[in-house]
Amino acid sequence: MGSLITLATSLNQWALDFEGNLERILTSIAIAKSRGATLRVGPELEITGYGCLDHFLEGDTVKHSWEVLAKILASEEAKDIVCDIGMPVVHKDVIYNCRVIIYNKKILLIRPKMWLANDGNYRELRFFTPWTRYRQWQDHKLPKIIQALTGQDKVPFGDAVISTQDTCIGVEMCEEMFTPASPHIDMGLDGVEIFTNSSGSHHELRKLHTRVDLIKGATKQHGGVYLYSNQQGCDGDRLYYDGCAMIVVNGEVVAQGSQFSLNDVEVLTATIDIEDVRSYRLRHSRNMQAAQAESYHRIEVDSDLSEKVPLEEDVSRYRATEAQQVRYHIPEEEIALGPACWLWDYLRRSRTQGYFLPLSGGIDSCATATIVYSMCRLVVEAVEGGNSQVIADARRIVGEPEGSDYVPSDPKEFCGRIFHTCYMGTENSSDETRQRAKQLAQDIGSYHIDLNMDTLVSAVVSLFGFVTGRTPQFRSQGGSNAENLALQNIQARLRMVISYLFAQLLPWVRERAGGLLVLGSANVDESLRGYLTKYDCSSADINPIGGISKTDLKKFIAYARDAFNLEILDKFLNAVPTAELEPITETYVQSDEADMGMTYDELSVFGRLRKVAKCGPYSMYIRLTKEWGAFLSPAQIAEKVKLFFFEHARNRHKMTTLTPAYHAESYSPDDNRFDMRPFLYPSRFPWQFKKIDEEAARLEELSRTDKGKEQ
Ligand SMILES: Nc1ncnc2c1ncn2[C@@H]1O[C@H](COP(=O)(O)OP(=O)(O)OC[C@H]2O[C@@H]([n+]3cccc(C(=O)O)c3)[C@H](O)[C@@H]2O)[C@@H](O)[C@H]1O
Ligand SMILES: Nc1ncnc2c1ncn2[C@@H]1O[C@H](COP(=O)(O)OP(=O)(O)OP(=O)(O)O)[C@@H](O)[C@H]1O
Ligand SMILES: NC(=O)CC[C@H](N)C(=O)O
Repeated sequence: MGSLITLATSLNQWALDFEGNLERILTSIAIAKSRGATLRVGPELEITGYGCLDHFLEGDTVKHSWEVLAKILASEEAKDIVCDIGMPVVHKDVIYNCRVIIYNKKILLIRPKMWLANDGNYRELRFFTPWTRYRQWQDHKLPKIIQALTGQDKVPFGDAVISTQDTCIGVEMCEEMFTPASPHIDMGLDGVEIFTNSSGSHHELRKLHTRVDLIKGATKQHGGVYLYSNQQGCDGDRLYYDGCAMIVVNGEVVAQGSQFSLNDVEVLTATIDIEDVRSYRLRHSRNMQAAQAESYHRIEVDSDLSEKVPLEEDVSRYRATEAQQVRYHIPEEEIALGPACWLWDYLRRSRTQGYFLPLSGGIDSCATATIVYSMCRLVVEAVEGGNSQVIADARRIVGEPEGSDYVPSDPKEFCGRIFHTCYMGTENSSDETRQRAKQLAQDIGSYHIDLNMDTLVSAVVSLFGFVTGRTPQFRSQGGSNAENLALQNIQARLRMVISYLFAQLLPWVRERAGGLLVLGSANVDESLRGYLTKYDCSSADINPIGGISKTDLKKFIAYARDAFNLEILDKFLNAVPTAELEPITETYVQSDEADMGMTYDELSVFGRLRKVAKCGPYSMYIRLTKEWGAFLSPAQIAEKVKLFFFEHARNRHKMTTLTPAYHAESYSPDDNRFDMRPFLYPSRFPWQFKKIDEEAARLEELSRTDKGKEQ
């Protein structure tokens, strides 16, 4: 038995970009061949892009997929290499999410996905039907364009495996690995030695550990080679698919791709000796189970995947790749890289000329600005690495003329071309926030504007007074709560209007064409609590930090201070978060946590219990009496839980218009895709809160009796 060179890829596909997707698939196959690989695995639904959503229900999407597959089958690149390609296929009028395994202008097998992803952001059951015929297959009649090319009329469609002259390959698709009874278990017992996994798996902070544990676990227990391939990049919505292709042998990682990158095509190769799998499997208990395993239909291919090692050649080329440690980014790095890559894809694919950010001198917009700066650093790094696509995109974005030799070589310089920040002060703004914003802009190189907008605010308030005959006052000047809020909200909302005006016209001011995208900076906790003005600067085009908690953002800023050498970030870390919308008096300075009636850390706890642990008010209360019981009384915990649910429910309507944000957190309240809830709640929850009060009273009583006994 010789060695086998095999390969998994990360491709930056884009939903419905058939042209670009084809180009990237062919490039990956060409690289595979140039490295001597005999098996190439690509990401889930790579021909269409994973995130087509309801477009999967359109006949065109399937038709164009066959057209692209025809190009791949006919290509020089796909000769003499087994390719595992992802696309939707309609079989007997039912749409399936499939892998199409091809070899030398023939389709060997179409394998439909059996266990579909339908949690959180995933809605596969909306577009696809799972193939539930375990170990069964049927004939699939091919479209005419494929018949003409392959000479095949029908091909096997279903749950079967591929048997080459020297080994056996089985397909597992993304979510199938996440299920307790994954197909690799039965396939492995039936002698499948190589498993391919094609994924469309998106980034969430700290999620990679779960994925890697599953990938390693798949072959740790009963041996095998696991080829994990994933999409990478923003393919058209809130998700960032975080690549990290992997090749694993007997539970050990032998190759790992990048998790975040600006490369459109990344290929990962490793040399494997299948004998290592066979010897690993020689264990009696495993083999007793294997001997009883039910058989899969095998599709025979008259070909070897491995090469015999020629005596006269340099044998090092055929030596099995050694195991290596898995590399994980710390969450702070994940924030620096994931949203930055997403912003880059969004910018180049939207064909706009840059970003505009209202920069307040507070931590949230500071984090957004730092992420844009991180994007500029990644662009320069990619350029230094010779990435010609990034160079071409950068030239187009900054508006360099045809034939220009401009190359971004300094993140600050590039930032100055594409990133615009604006401080919009009022009489309630402090010099500290204004200076912090200015200094940060200077240090990252953004094109910064510092303006005052009091005339605008007073013009609107005067108009209101003129029409109604009443002039609202701040609370500190004797105004009611309604007046106080309205006076804050008008400042916040005007900032949104100014932002869009400047975003549209700043390129014109700078004698360039096009417009800018407005960035928002509301974090996940503010959204959860509803601590934001509807249609203020939180209503932007996109928001890179909308799925990130305040606690993680602070850690990120501390990390970026050192990693990006931005000392100014220290000042942001030490500042008290404040909206600066109310007048500062001798006895009053507005502060977020005081305004909200809860801390950001508490909000993270509420958020996780509500979404991840699926707690309603009562069960959240019970959980927290155990977690916080040592330092808070049952009645205090009850008040906190009730206040959280009241504010969350009362403000839930704000989530319906929340700016699309990078998905990063398992407790995100994003109403559009991830966290589906009503937006008109009985926000005083009379039944639920009564149950909490009864339980709190019982616990208080219990604690009084216990204390009495002690005395
Ligand atoms: N059930 C419902 N369904 C649909 N829409 C509903 C609604 N209830 C109210 N609304 C609408 O929403 C409006 C109320 O929302 P909105 O205008 O935003 O106003 P509102 O939520 O009352 O006030 C803004 C909140 O954000 C806080 N704030 C202000 C400024 C800055 C910051 C910061 O982040 O630092 C925080 C402020 O303390 C306050 O809690 C109503 O006037 C109405 O138009
Ligand atoms: N003085 C200002 N100049 C420019 N933009 C501002 C200003 N004040 C607020 N904004 C914008 O409005 C957004 C929401 O304002 P808010 O006061 O709620 O801040 P925040 O969500 O706590 O964020 P930050 O920490 O950036 O202040 C800010 O993130 C910022 O983009
Ligand atoms: N496309 C899929 O099947 C992905 C589902 C899987 N649970 C993930 O998050 O990676």
